Amino acid sequence: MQQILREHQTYPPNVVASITSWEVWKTLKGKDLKDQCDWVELRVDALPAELAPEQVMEFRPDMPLLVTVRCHEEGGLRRMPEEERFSLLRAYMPYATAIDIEIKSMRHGRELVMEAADRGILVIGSTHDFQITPGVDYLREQEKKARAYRADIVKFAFTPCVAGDIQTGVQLFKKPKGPIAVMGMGPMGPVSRLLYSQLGSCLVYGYLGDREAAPGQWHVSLIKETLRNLGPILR
Ligand SMILES: O=C1C[C@@](O)(C(=O)O)C[C@@H](O)[C@@H]1O
Repeated sequence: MQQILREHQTYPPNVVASITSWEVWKTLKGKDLKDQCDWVELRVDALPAELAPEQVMEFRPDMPLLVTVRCHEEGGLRRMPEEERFSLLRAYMPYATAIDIEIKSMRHGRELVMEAADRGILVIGSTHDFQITPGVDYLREQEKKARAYRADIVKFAFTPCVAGDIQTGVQLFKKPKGPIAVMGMGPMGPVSRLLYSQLGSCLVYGYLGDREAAPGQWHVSLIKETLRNLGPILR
């Protein structure tokens, strides 16, 4: 299929399998999951707190690894002080291809971001809203802020409440300043993830196992297969 793409747009996106279950993670040891996904995201906030990174990494699949310690206000499963989240991210850095840090934490975490960049680790600056779709101007401001703090990829997750909210995400593809990942959550999550993938989102998140990491995710196998049968579209 012809790839009609603009700068910073790619097709197909990398399919990211979010893992929020220690039980599922333990089944992945050394597995090659390439026919299902391109990256695995380990949600460290979802793991039992007593586990050390070396223990966890014993089960690591043979895939690029995104490490996330999500803050509670943006969907994290454990409440912890920011310093603890940063030190966990730091402890997992030797294993990471990429790390995710909330845009609102990037100023405080700027040293961490620099450290990641020095190690050649990609930085995803992210923002999540589980209730609404913020306005496009606000989301663009967030992108600007994330880029100023050196995010390589800016990720927007929000909840479309009416069909028109999907258009807010579409607008983000107008001249982004670098790669973006855009996804809806909730009942319009699945359809939005397909559309934004076709518009050039560089990542699309889904789940492995039997538990969604966010409302509106697809199972990674299903989205990978579906995207194989589709192609890029113009905004
Ligand atoms: O931030 C994201 C995206 C996500 O919230 C989603 O909507 O698929 C799932 C999370 O695991 C991940 O950290």
